[in-house]
Amino acid sequence: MDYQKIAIIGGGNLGSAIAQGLLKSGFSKPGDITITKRNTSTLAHLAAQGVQVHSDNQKAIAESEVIVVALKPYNVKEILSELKDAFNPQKHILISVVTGVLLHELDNITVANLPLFRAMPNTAIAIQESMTCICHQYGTQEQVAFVEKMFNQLGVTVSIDEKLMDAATVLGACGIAYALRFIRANIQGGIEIGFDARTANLIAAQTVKGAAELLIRENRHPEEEIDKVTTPKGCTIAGLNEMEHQGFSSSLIKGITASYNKIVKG
Ligand SMILES: NC(=O)C1=CN([C@@H]2O[C@H](COP(=O)(O)OP(=O)(O)OC[C@H]3O[C@@H](n4cnc5c(N)ncnc54)[C@H](O)[C@@H]3O)[C@@H](O)[C@H]2O)C=CC1
Ligand SMILES: O=C(O)[C@@H]1CCC=N1
Repeated sequence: MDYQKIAIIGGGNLGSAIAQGLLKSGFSKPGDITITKRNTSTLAHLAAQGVQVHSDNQKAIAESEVIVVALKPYNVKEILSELKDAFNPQKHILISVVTGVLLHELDNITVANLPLFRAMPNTAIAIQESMTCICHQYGTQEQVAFVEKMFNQLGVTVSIDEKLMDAATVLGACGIAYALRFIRANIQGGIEIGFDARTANLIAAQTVKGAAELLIRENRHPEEEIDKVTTPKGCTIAGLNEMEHQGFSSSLIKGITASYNKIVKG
């Protein structure tokens, strides 16, 4: 089966980031990607690269094999129900990146036996650095391999049970925002102790990147690396302990559970 042509239904933040990642990685040629949006003016940069940009979802699905649904959770059911007849289970695979909409719900609003995937990437997909969690229903081995290959071009993937998809949304997708807020706080502190904003930004971002790479490349636990930095009676432990007295880890854990509860309880 040929999975060359990719339609992205919903060209917002995530949809357009996926298109950019597919182009940057060389996984797709511009002419093989279609991206739809009601008002296409924000997608001019993709159209300029040769991506097909328009508002006709029926046409986008008819001309593609892989359908990536990047719509908001509150209108995905209505929009997909209207497109139900456009799907062909022998031709299409559908990949939903929509938060909180279950495989069986997608099954109910599309056609029977349509291979269905849920993928939870993050916005770093635009630069091929996403963490993407994937689960599926009715996918053949070949289709699963294709979806993993596609997202592996765009970062790192892990297959999970669907019951962990909400947790994946919080840790992986919301996690980009948590990490950026952490970096922003470092920049604010860095300016207070003497750096200009641009230099503080570089130092804070590269330092977080280095810390993450120590865990990813060396497969280490964070505390093992923290021990190497904390000189007895030194400045690191003084700062870390003050952060903990102010509720640093606790506030992050509470924030993560608040995000999770927002998805599961509304
Ligand atoms: N932004 C993020 O970091 C992440 C978002 N998600 C999920 O991805 C989905 C999209 O999120 P965002 O891109 O942030 O939202 P967004 O609001 O930026 O994108 C949704 C897009 O769909 C378009 N749209 C609405 N009706 C349409 C129609 N009938 N046909 C075609 N396009 C239509 C809207 O104009 C909008 O541009 C959501 O379900 C979100 O939960 C998942 C992981 C990360
Ligand atoms: O904030 C949200 O609801 C979406 C889901 C994950 C990232 N953005």
